[in-house]
Amino acid sequence: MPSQLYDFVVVANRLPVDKVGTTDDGEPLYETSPGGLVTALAPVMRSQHGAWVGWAGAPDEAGDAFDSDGMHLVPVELSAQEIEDYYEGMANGTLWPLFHDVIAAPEYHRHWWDAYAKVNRRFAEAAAAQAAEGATVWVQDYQLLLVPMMLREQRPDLRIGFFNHIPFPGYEIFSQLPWRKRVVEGVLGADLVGFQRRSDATNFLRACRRAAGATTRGSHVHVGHGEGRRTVHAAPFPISIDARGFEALASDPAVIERAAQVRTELGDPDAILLGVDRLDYTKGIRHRLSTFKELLEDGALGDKRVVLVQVASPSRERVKAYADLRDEVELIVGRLNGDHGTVGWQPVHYLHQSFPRDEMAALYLAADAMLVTALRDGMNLVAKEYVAARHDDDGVLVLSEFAGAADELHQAVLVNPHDIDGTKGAIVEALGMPKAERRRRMRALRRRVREHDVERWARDFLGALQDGAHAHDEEPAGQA
Ligand SMILES: O=P(O)(O)OC[C@H]1O[C@H](O[C@H]2O[C@H](CO)[C@@H](O)[C@H](O)[C@H]2O)[C@H](O)[C@@H](O)[C@@H]1O
Ligand SMILES: O=c1ccn([C@@H]2O[C@H](COP(=O)(O)OP(=O)(O)O)[C@@H](O)[C@H]2O)c(=O)[nH]1
Repeated sequence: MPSQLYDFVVVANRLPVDKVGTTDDGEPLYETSPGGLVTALAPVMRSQHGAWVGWAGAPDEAGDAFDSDGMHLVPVELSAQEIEDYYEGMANGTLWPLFHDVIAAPEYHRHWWDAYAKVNRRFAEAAAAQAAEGATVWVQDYQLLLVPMMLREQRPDLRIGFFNHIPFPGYEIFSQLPWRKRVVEGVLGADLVGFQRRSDATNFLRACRRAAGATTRGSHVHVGHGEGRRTVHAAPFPISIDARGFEALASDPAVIERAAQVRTELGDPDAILLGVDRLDYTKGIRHRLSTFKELLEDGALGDKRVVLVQVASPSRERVKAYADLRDEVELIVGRLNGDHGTVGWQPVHYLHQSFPRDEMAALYLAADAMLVTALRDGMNLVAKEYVAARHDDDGVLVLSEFAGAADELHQAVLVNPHDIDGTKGAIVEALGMPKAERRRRMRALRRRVREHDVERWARDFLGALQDGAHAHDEEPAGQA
């Protein structure tokens, strides 16, 4: 039994830090974990003084709870085999591609599912052990779809929220999942289920009717019978960033100076295009490179010297689709630079690395246009960070309509990344956009991100959870 119980507990697959080794003195060495979930939740957790239950990113790391950067962190142990079957297998070989519209083929393996259910139970037990009577527990993302119901069975006193960071697919796709009923029932253990986009919530409500035979009315799902009858609310709560914090970071003179230095180091090009993604097939990196290659070959950029800086941070490297993607991307980059570079000049600067936040801010400030061309993406916080960083009201965001951010960032140049000609046109438009137009759009984008920051996201979600999951708005009763 832990010495202290918490009124607020977050449960996520990852802790905000990964254990990457030990110092010479035998002290554990931590690094910030990758991805937008951690970026978004860390500031929320610092302000809530709760406990964060998650995996420390390495095999067989049990360890005691510890405090880091104002957060109380509770590690959940995963064996090497569990990482293979639960994280790399069921989470990232089945659910991730399935929920991202089968961009890669999902695999269905019963032993992956068994490991997933077993690990979800461990997370539920760890969270239950931290939660005080009547506490709020906020479960995060597709790795833990069964945790809400497992928690409710153990601790009916808790108020349980679930937030899905990735898209929820249409039923025609979701219904492929052999365990679709158990997944829907698992999520329905929550009182409130949050999604990035309205369409995700609508798809989930349909899955509740079709896979679990539940009745829905507007955004409410009725579950259980008799005294066990409950109502679950499913609604959009688009996630965001610490916009003011990011703007302050980008306003730091050292960051501004670094942005200028980046430009010089790149050979003072006429324009810098920037892509920042985990190296993931959902992010449309191959499509982006093909588009840029055609622009160079067509001469559509005129005599402008344009470079593309592509940060592709390492991700899920032991999953085959990710290892294959790396090979493909690196082949394309090598060919492109080979065909179009000159001595001392490379059109693509490819960085297979993870950068700290200040370097990210400097890159955003240096980029004339930010290319977010995901084929499917829950939100894409990079798009919001670019906007928040541009205190100079300059720069153009080229944004895929398939990223959740497109529902909010209307003044971006929106593209369908599958449409290579359309995306080429959008990049040419971005690079030729008059300054007044760039300024008008960026100011509107910045206002949106500042007013809808991560604090508001958490406040809206947790407020709705406390209010008994009342509806934001009502839709007509749904039919299966
Ligand atoms: O933990 P990993 O397997 O290394 O992956 C990193 C995270 O990737 C995904 O991020 C999502 O959440 C973001 C914030 O809501 C959102 O902007 C983005 O569109 C999503 O893809 C994943 O959902 C997280 O669970 C991972 O931690
Ligand atoms: O080298 C890098 C690459 C990315 N990021 C951060 O990783 C997050 C990516 O979140 P996003 O929602 O765009 O995508 P995800 O990786 O979660 O799918 C953003 O906060 C980026 O600033 C970073 O800190 N360093």
